[in-house]
Parts: sequence; C-alpha cells; structure tokens
Amino acid sequence: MAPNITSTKAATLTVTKAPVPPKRAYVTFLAGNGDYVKGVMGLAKGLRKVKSKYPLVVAHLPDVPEDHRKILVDQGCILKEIKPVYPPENQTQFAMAYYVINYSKLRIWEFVEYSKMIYLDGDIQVFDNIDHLFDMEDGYFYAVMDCFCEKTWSHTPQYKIGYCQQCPDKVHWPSKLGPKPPLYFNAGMFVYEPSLSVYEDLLTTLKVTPPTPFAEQDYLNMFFRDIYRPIPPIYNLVLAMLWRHPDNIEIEKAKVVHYCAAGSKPWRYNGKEQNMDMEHIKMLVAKWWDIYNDESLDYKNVVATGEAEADEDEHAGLQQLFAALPKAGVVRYINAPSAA
Ligand SMILES: O=c1ccn([C@@H]2O[C@H](COP(=O)(O)OP(=O)(O)O)[C@@H](O)[C@H]2O)c(=O)[nH]1
Ligand SMILES: OC[C@H]1O[C@H](O[C@@H]2[C@@H](O)[C@H](O)[C@@H](O)[C@H](O)[C@@H]2O)[C@H](O)[C@@H](O)[C@H]1O
Ligand SMILES: [Mn+2]
Repeated sequence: MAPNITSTKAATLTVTKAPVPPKRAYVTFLAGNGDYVKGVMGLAKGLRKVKSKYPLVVAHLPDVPEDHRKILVDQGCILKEIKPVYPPENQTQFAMAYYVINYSKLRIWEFVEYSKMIYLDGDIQVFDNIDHLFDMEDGYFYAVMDCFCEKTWSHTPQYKIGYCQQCPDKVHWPSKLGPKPPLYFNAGMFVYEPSLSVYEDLLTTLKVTPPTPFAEQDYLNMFFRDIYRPIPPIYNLVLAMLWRHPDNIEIEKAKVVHYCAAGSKPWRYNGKEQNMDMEHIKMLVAKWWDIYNDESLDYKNVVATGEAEADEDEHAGLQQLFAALPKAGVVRYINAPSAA
C-alpha cells in the first residue's frame, strides 16, 4: 500500500553510512623477469583453493615485465608497482647476493588502504585456510621462528656454537657471549598492519642501520623486536625444519609451506641438492605442482564461492590453531583469536 503523504515538506533522509569493514589482503613481493612469477602464480591459485576471503596484492618492482604482470592480473592479483629500497652503502656479504633487493619489501607498510595484511614470500604455498590469522590482536607483529642450523647461518655466533632457538636446551647460550639473542622470525611470512608513520620510521632508520647477511629479515627482526609474537610453525614451515628439528613440526598439519631451503624452489626443483631427495620434500614439491597445474583454480574458471564455505574453513582453522598451541612448549604462542 502506497504511503499516505500529506506533508509537502521534503522529507529529510538521513542515511547512516554502514561502517566500512576493515580491508584485509594477502601481499607478496615480486622482482625481476625471472621465474619467481611462477611462485606468485602458484600462491594466487593456492589461496583460491583454500577459499580465502581476501585478495592477493603483488608489490612488484618496475623490472617485472608486462607479460608477467598480465599473467598475474589474469590470476586475479592486485598489482602495485613499488620503487626499490636499497640499504646504505655497505661491504656486507649478504647470505645470498640477491637479498639486497629484498629491502624493497618494506614498501608494503605504505599500503594503508588495508588495515591488516599477511605477507607471504613468492616461494610459499598455502595448503589450508589461514584467514583466521587476520583476527589476531592488533598492535603486534606475528611470524614463525626461524632456525639457525643451515649453512646460510655460518657467519653467526649461534651457528658456531651450535645454538638454535628451536632447541634452546640442546646447546645452552653461554653467558660469556652476552644475553641470549631475542626470538628471531623468518620474514617469509608475517601478519602486520600497514601504517605511514611506521613506514617512514622504517625507511629513516634503515638509512643509519648497517646491513647484515639476512638483509631485510635481520632488519625487520631488529625493528619489531618489542612487538614480535611467535606463531606456531604450521603457519610457515621453513623446510630445513624437516631435517634440523623434525620433533618441532607435524608436517601433515602444515598450513603454509616455505620452499626456502637450497634447491627446494618447486619450479626449479631437480632433487639433486642436499636433503632434496627426502620423501617429504618430494611430496611437498608435488603438492605445489598439483596446484600450479590445476586449471580449475585459474581465476577465469573459478565462480565466486559462497561466504559460508569460506567461514566453514575459517572455523576449522581456528580449532586447529587452538589445537596447535599447547603442543608448542618451546615458546608461549599468541592468544588464539576469539572463536566468536
Ligand atoms: O629474483 C627474485 C628473488 C626474490 N624475489 C622475491 O623475494 C622473496 C624472498 O626471496 P627468497 O624467497 O628467494 O628468499 P628465501 O626465503 O629463499 O631466503 C621471494 O620469495 C620473492 O617473493 C623475487 O621476486 N625475485
Ligand atoms: O632476505 C633474507 C631472506 O631471509 C629468509 O630466508 C632465509 C632464512 O629462512 C634462513 O633461515 C634460511 O636458512 C635460508 O635458507 C633462507 O634463505 C626469508 O625466508 C626470506 O624471505 C628473506 O627475508
Ligand atoms: Mn622465501
């Protein structure tokens, strides 16, 4: 029935704007015209396979060629060109010469159109939904602890004495070396909040910080030391853990796998380098290729899936995060996000 309008005074319509939900996204970093674009493509498809609710932003340097950019746009990625960030002039020998470009990752703090982001290296694959990590308490930097046992750490005192934070009771930190190093995270995956003030501080502080072998990973560990919170290794399985600290991990529960060990990049894998003939490595590389080759996961072939399915996966993820916490033992992990 039509409303009975008697007054001729124009009705004042007050539209209360619905609160804009905080924007969240995954973000990765791409440089050069080489084969890392395959890693990013695989990551985009993996996030789709686990029905993540959030897009993948690709922060890329100007040297990423047009055809690579198109491949990623066609896979539903949001491309954002960034300028390189270089450390101050230095004589440092980086653990890997190309690490010098990794300081450009710092540009992702400028993406303030997002309230919270999860950074993932291009050599990472997500095998289970991890959207629930966005619900962790704000104001902290979340990442998985690294391991110091690989040759890439041979320049460090901890490597020289056989100390690793993954097994702090095996070789105790000698007091003559001063205080035990603070917990150290692998910078291939982290949960953070973009912020212009933090971004400015990162770039300003970098100018007066002598570079070190693990480049931006060392720098980020120093910069966020006071708000770093360790999360369980299921959120960034650094492959070296498989042969260095097998007791600290449950490979079947790994939600995120980081192909950072020498010779483990799936798109270059030939099984010839040390430890690359392990059954677990072969299985994880095959799992990566299954996703990469799965055309049903291509953006053009995927119909938007319902929220319900994603929520369901997310709820399951929360339960597993709860389950993973008590087994930790090594460090007190974060308080799991409320299940509500
Ligand atoms: O030529 C390169 C080298 C590195 N990267 C990016 O920088 C990240 C860090 O490098 P990498 O993963 O090789 O370091 P690792 O974790 O193996 O030490 C990669 O994952 C990519 O996202 C890139 O795009 N192109
Ligand atoms: O630029 C420094 C890099 O340092 C880290 O890689 C290392 C680290 O994981 C060591 O612990 C391993 O021994 C080593 O193999 C591996 O390359 C990050 O994964 C990467 O994203 C990036 O920050
Ligand atoms: Mn990596």
